[in-house]
Order: sequence, then C-alpha cells, then structure tokens
Amino acid sequence: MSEISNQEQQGEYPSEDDNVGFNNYFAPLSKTYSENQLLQQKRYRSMMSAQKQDHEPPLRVSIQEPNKNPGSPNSNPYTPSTATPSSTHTYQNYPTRLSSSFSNTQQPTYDQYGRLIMSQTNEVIDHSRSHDAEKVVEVSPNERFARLNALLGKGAYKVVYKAIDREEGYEVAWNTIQAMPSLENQDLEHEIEILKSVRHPNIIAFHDAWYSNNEFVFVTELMTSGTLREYIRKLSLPNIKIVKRWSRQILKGLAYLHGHEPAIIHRDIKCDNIFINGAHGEVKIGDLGSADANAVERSTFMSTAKRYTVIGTPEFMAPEMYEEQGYNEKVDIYAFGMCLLEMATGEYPYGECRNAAQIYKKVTAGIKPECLKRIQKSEVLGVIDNCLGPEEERFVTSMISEIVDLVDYLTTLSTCRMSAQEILEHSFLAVEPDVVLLAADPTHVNLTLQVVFKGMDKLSVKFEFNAETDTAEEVVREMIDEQVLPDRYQHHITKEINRILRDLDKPSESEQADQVRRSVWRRESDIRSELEDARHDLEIASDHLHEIEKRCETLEIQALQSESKYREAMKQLREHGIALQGPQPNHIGRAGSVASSAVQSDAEELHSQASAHSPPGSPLHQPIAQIASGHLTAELSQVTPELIPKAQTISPSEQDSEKDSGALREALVSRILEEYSDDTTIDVFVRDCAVATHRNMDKALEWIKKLQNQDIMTVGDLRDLHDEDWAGIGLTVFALRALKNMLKGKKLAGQSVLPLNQAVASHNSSAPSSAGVGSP
Ligand SMILES: Nc1ncnc2c1ncn2[C@@H]1O[C@H](COP(=O)(O)OP(=O)(O)OP(=O)(O)O)[C@@H](O)[C@H]1O
Repeated sequence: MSEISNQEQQGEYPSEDDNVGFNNYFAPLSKTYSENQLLQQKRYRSMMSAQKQDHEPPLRVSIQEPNKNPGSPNSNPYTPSTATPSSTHTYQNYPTRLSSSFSNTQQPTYDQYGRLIMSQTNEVIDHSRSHDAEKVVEVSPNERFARLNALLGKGAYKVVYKAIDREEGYEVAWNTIQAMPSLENQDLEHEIEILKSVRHPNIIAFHDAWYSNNEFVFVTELMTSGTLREYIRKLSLPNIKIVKRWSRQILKGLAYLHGHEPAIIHRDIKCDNIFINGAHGEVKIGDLGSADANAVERSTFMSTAKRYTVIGTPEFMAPEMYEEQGYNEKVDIYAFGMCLLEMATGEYPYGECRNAAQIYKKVTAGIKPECLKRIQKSEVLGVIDNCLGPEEERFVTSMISEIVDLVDYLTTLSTCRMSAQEILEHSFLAVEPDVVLLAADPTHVNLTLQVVFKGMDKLSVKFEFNAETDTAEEVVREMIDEQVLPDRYQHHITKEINRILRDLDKPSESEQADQVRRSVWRRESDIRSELEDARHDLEIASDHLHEIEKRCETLEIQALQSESKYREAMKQLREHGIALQGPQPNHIGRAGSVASSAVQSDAEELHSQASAHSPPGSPLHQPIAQIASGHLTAELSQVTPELIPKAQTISPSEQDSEKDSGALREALVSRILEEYSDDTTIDVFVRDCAVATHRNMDKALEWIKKLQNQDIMTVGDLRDLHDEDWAGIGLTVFALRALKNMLKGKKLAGQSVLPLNQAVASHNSSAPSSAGVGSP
C-alpha cells in the first residue's frame, strides 16, 4: 500500500508539503503508483489516484436524527434568509429525515432569540462572532480537538462550530447532535471507523466522533463557503461551466462512495448537504449521516420493521425509496439529478408542492418537477432526464416477474439511470485528457510524454516514446490493451501524440521569432543597401548630367565661334568679289570644316561618354547623347557645306543680286531677331523652335502640350519661369535647352548674336525662293 493509502486508513491529513489542496494531496500517490509500473518494466507509468477500498464492511449511521422541530428557526448566521428546505417546508405527514437506528427522545431547545440552549448544561451559547470567538469552549475526550466559541451554522438537526485540531493545527468543524444512541457502543465505534475510512477529495473528511453527555459529537473537515444551496443563491444563477464543474466533483464523490463493496449509499444527497470552498471552487459531499453501505438489506429490514417509511428529503427521494421495495446506490443518482436541476435553474425542485404528500404523489406517479421545463440546454436536460428516469435493477426484476417482451426490456435498459461514473463519462461532462511533452532529447527522438486526465484525481499515464521506432497508433493501442488507458480516448490521444510529433519537427516559437527577426533585418538591410546603390547611381548620373551640360555649353560656344568665323568668311567673300578661286574657298571651307569637325569630335566623344555611363534605357542620357552627337553636328554640317559651295558658285552677274540678297538676308535675320512679344502664343513659339532645331511637328506638339499642361500659354509665361520651374516642366534637357536658347537668342538679337541653328532655320524657313540667296 502506498504512503498515502496508509494515511487514508489512519484518517490522517496530508502532509504540510501537500499544501492541503486535493490536487497536491494526491500527487504523491500518483508518483508511487508510476514507480510500481516502472518496476513492472513497462514503459508507461499509470498513476491512479483514487483507488477502490477493499470490501468495506457495511456502513451504518450512528447518529440520532430527531424529528424536525417545526418551530426551530434556521439560524445559520451566513444565510439567514435562505432557510434549508427542510426548514422552509413544514411536512405534516412525513418527517424530513428519519433513521432506523435511533429513537427520538430529545430535541434541541432554543431561547427567545433563537439561540441554542445546550441540553446538558442549559448554557446559552453566544452565536455572535464576538471578540472571544477564538476562545476554547470545550475539548474532545482525547483532547485532540478544541471547540471554539464560534458558530458556523445550525441546521434542523445539527449545530456546527469551529474547532481546532490541536495535533495538526487545522481548523475543523465540530458537529453536535442532541441524541441518545440506541445502538451498542461496539456498533457505534465500528461505524465511526468506517466513516473515518471514507477519504476522497470530494467528500468531507470525517475525523472523529464520540458520544457524551447525551450529545453526539463528530469532527469533520471545515468548509469555508457554506452549502452549495446557499452558494447558488449567492451567484443568483451559476453559468453552465460552473454547473459542470460542480457536477463533476459531486459525481466523483458519488462514484467513490458507490465504488465501495458493498456500495456506500449517501441517501440524502441535496444541495444542502454539498459544501463548497469558494476560494478554490472545491465542492464536497457532506453529511454522511444518512449513508448506508447496504441499503437494500437496510430497507428490507426497515420495511419489515415498519418503523419508518421514508429516509431522506422528499424532493430528492427516488420513487423506489417511497415504495419500500428495496433500492440501491442509484437513489443517489436520482438525487443528483435533482441537484443538477437546482443548480441549472436556481429553483428548488417540486417548489410547486405545498407538502410532502403532494411530492410523494407526483414522484410515484412519475410527474417531474415544474422547473424541469425551464431547462433550455438539451445536454443538461438529457442528463437530468436520465437521472430521474427508472432505475435499472428494479425494472429488470419487475419485468422478469411480469414476463414483458424482450424488445421492451431492451428499450427500458437503454434508458435506465446511469451510474455516477457513466455520467462523468457522458459527453456533457467528459473532459478529454491532455497529452503533454515532459522531456525530449536534443535530437527529438527520445521523448517522455504524459497523458493527463483533468482533475488529477483519476489517472495520468507517463510513457517513453521513440520518434524513430514508435508510432502514436501502436503505442496508444498497446496502452489500451494493457488497460492503462480507457478505450474511448484512443482517437483523441493518438491525434494529440501526432500533433506533438509534428510540432517537434517545426522550429520552436523562439526559433521562429528569431527567423522572422532575421528575415526582417535582412529585408531591411537589403532595402537599405539597394537604396544606397540607387543614391550612388543617381549621384553619378547627376554628375554626368552636369558634365554633359558643361560640354554642351562648350559646344555651343564653339558653335558660336564657328558661326562667327563663318560670317567673317562670308563677309570676306563678299568683299573680294564673286569669282573667288584657289585657296580662298579652300580656306573658307577649311575654316568651316575645322569648326564643324571640332564640334563633331566633341559631340562624338560626349556621345560615347554618355552612352558609357547611362544605365540601359535611361531617358536622361539618350537625348543628351543625341543632341551632342547628332543635332549639333547635323546643324553644322548643314550650314557650312551648303553655304560654301554656294559662295563658290556665285557668278559676276549675280554680284549685284548677291548684294540684294545680302540685304534681304539681313532683313530676314533682323526680322527673325525681333523679339517674340510676351503675348506670343506658346504654340507659335514652340513650332518655330522645333523648326529651328530640326524637330518634327509631333515633337513640337508634344512640347506644346506639356507646356500648356503647366499653364504656360505665352512666351511671357515662359519668361517668368525660374530655373526650378523649367526643371519641373518635364521636357527633355534638349527641349528645354532649345526653348531657353530660343528665348536667349531673341534677347541677344540686339547684339547680333544668334545661335547658328536658329538663324539658319529662320532663314531657311522664311526666305522666299525668289530671294536667290543660299536658300536650301
Ligand atoms: N463542514 C462544515 N464546514 C463549515 N460549515 C458547516 C459544515 N457543516 C455544516 N456547516 C454549517 O452548519 C450548517 C448546518 O449544517 P447542516 O445543514 O449539515 O445541518 P443539518 O442539521 O444536517 O441540516 P439539514 O439536515 O437541514 O440539512 C450549514 O448550513 C453550514 O452553514
């Protein structure tokens, strides 16, 4: 027997280390059991915390329960307004609870304030929680328990005080009943020993009992929050989660009692006899005063003795208890059904009845309490219906005796009242176990897993699992075959083990977080370096742009110089007559071609630089390269080669007309040099500019559109533009330069400095064909 089991037998408390809570209380037992399993060389360890007691002798009540004194007030100091049902209902014909074991010779008496007068001393006990509430009033015969001057509550039969267990240092409940036992002392002691042996986290522990001075005293575990009935009233209506939690605990207690051999039947299950420790939500069955380990025998005995017809509280009594045909532990399940009804509705069952006779009629006629109709949830209704339904054995017996046909028999069997354990396993209350990973080696191959059944008081299985050689299916099957795991959880536990195996394959949460952090950092740094690269490219590109612009300026200057040289040459031509021969034309031609080739070579160099540094497809550099290499060279090559041959071919007869044409040309040039007035439309100006720069009309229209989109409608608007405005227009550098030059050229007109291309273009476009002067 394990350490805890020995403690149980001795009726001792859990050790201090166990911290009183029942979960802790049962932990050492679990451990011991698992070690036993290991000794059996199984790889799993089964931890049973609630073991059945071996064949306990029949348990019988050893306390007297006097007839209820209708006049006795319910003076529970905690809930003065919620009288116990046995106090609120005055039954004419049925005593609330009756016992076969004791005669009813004495009743408690009260003073005018409802205070109990202890019969043996007639001493008035102060119920108030006065300053001397901690004062020791009396001690137990063995001196272990000391009753304090603090009343915990008073029921129809008991007065309960706070007391101290001086051996263990715990507070306990000191229950007193005014009674005179009719049983032999030997029987009394025997039954007290049995009550002491009843140990379960959901049953109030019974520590000791004695009889002295016409009073029966027993010491039990102290519960901090009163009865479940009082507590339900406090919560107004507990939610379904709480109801389930309470139900589970009550049923576990019942399953434990009913698991005794023979079964211990409580016989007075009701919310008044279920106590609660509110701080931990612990619920425990108390008041085992009516409990009986051999109810069938007892009830047979009682029916022959015909002393009492009813045992229990009418509202909670199963029909078979009324009928005196014998009953078994299923009467507690019926009573539990009524408790569940009360928990779920907050109403006392059969509250519609005025007396016990009415209840009796209804119960025996199979009429259910009114409040059952108010249950909405079908799962709750299903459980209550089953609890209040017919009990199996009685029906089988009666059916056999009446030879009912087999189909009816089977149908009835399927609806018979479930056992406490069956209700616990019913889907309404069943809680699927957890599977947890206790340990894993670094390779995630050797794992230690544990199946934990919630509540800790049932079963927990620990086992080794090799991820390489085992499969979840096989291991679970094996444990079920070994009856270590219940069959019904096969699917769930297999699924959970597989989930753990899958999770192990995945990186841990911190690893995942690390990965995310790293990838974010990588993305950030990638973006940052891309940005840096782009910035660097931009700087290079803008450097090149400036360089190219400078080259353009230089080229322009060179072009202007070439032009002035050309003009000079033309002037000399005119001065020296028309019949120029020999080296002069060559000289002139050389001058022109020198200028042209200088510009051209610059342009070509520029072009090659621009294309070398331009990123592929760059819109910036391509036009500049074109300007530099294409247009300027084209302009020069157009001018000099065309005009020089003309000059060479001027005949003497044409010298006069040359003079005329020179005048004409001067006139034309001066016309061209006339400044565009501010109100000249952008359309006219840009078309001229396009022509002057050898751009086709499509290009001109494109420029016009862009300018007009910026609200630049006239030459005046253009003149108002600042450098940054020009940059914002969105035209290519060439187009901007062409437009600017056109404007600049006009301004320079007064100084007779005109960009070559404009002059030639204007001349070409506006000179009448009849002028005969070098018109192309
Ligand atoms: N173990 C306990 N811990 C704390 N308080 C208790 C305990 N047992 C009883 N009480 C208090 O004493 C009151 C009376 O107890 P109880 O209801 O068991 O008496 P009773 O005479 O059996 O009443 P009834 O038969 O009408 O239910 C309870 O309402 C509760 O407040």
